Amino acid sequence: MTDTVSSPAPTVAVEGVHKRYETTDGAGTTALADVSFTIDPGEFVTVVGPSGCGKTTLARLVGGFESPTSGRVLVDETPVTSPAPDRAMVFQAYHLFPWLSVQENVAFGLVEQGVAEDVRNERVEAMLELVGLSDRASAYPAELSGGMKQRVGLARALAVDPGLLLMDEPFGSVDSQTRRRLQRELLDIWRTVEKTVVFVTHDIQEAVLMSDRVLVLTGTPGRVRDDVTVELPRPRDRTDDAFIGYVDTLFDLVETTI
Ligand SMILES: Nc1ncnc2c1ncn2[C@@H]1O[C@H](COP(=O)(O)OP(=O)(O)OP(=O)(O)O)[C@@H](O)[C@H]1O
Repeated sequence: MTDTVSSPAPTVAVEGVHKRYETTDGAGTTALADVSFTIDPGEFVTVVGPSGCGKTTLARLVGGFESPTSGRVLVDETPVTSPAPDRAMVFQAYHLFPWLSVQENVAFGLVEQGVAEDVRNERVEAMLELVGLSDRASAYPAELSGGMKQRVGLARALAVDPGLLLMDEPFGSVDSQTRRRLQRELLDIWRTVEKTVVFVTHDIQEAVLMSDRVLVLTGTPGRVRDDVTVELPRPRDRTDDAFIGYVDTLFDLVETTI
């Protein structure tokens, strides 16, 4: 049995990545073409772009759930070849284990890593407190609201203390009130625990609210159309003229990439 392993926030480098999927009709799809960018340790980078431009593919490549057809992805200068505990992914569709309670879901990665039970329990408790679900520890996913399920997914990802957090439309399945609350909570958590974040969203306002930088991908195949640094102090005000200016600029960029 071991203690938990804390991973420092890493650098990410995506170098000349092409990704081609074979399809059943034999035609194949090029999801990404010549994609290159770097992310500094602790940076919050959001990927936006039209539907099908390869946002999910890009997050999965950085996570090691897919391999590039050519080019490479480096995390702290080491090529990514498979998933690893220092990179955790949070999905839109929760992906919770329905037969496990909230605390068992959050503990899952720690059990896999062979973390000692007392350390594990302490960590799970801390994560549930962080996402405001201490009172639902013994509930099962079916008994939770969408927002609560999403917070369990976030707690599970954070429990293993990954340096890199990959979030694919994490708030896409919840109502707009809950979405706003989760956005605030994620920013609070990100300020508390230093992580490099790759965040995929369709929501331009969300991208401006959350990110240090926004990568805009073009339509299929996805290429990096622009890399916009959001130079606004946090917490950000959606009604602020400068905020609205960023939203308008990004809208125009996404619209002209379709
Ligand atoms: N496993 C797969 N096999 C074949 N083609 C795939 C596969 N996964 C994705 N694709 C194709 O790759 C392209 C990019 O898909 P991806 O899901 O990465 O885009 P996206 O930008 O995340 O889309 P959306 O915004 O609609 O979620 C699409 O044309 C999609 O059909």
